[in-house]
Amino acid sequence: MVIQITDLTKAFGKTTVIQKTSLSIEKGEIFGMLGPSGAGKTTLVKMIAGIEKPSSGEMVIFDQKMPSAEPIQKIGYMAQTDGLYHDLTGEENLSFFSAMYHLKGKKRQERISHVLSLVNLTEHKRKLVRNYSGGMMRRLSLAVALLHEPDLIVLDEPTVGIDPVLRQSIWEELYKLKEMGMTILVTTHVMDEAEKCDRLAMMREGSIIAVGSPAELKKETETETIEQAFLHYGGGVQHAH
Ligand SMILES: Nc1ncnc2c1ncn2[C@@H]1O[C@H](COP(=O)(O)OP(=O)(O)OP(=O)(O)O)[C@@H](O)[C@H]1O
Repeated sequence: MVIQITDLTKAFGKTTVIQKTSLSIEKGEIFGMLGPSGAGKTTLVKMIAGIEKPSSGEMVIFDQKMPSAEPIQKIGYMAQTDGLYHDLTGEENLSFFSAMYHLKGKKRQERISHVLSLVNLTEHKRKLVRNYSGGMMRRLSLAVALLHEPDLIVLDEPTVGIDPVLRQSIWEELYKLKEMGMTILVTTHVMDEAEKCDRLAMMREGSIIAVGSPAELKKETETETIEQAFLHYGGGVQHAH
């Protein structure tokens, strides 16, 4: 098991945004967190990525009880808003973040070339990021999250605001990473993306209301689409933009 969460809660002041939540995620899964805006997806994945501290409950990642420094080094996190430097080139951004991960010399060069090719940005590496398209910026953010060879990658709405063709290319990257043995946790409120996950947690108002493969969730609710299944469980709906 890569992630094991038991009775986790999160409150900001008096408002509880994650109700007692338990969840297990296995190695090599593409696990999706689906839910309407404000359901708590970002808060939950931020706790897993070690960015937000739980209010109560237990979290074990790579067999280590959190908080702990060791599992954090095995996690790559891609936030909703990118942390890229727009006045630097793609390659310079990767160099900057490599230094943060303490990657040096030949290893640094190798990792930068590898992640650039993984996200198909090699031929654009010398362009300033401010001249990148939205999709290229998302792909560069993904490359940054992959630099230090994480075993778990946490992606918060990696394809938001991206056209269907580029969305498809990001999903192809994710499948490649899964093949390489990586565990992938991804948030989305786009139904057709949810279909692409091995398993899904449907979230609503700070709670997980159902967990299963897309096929299981549809079978259980006797529905034909994830959107209908979500409605069946009492979730809200948002359409792809
Ligand atoms: N730092 C914070 N302080 C106070 N409330 C917060 C904070 N961060 C998030 N919240 C609240 O927690 C709830 C869940 O927010 P969260 O961002 O986790 O939802 P989400 O499902 O990721 O939504 P979206 O799809 O819009 O990203 C919201 O009501 C939000 O206002």
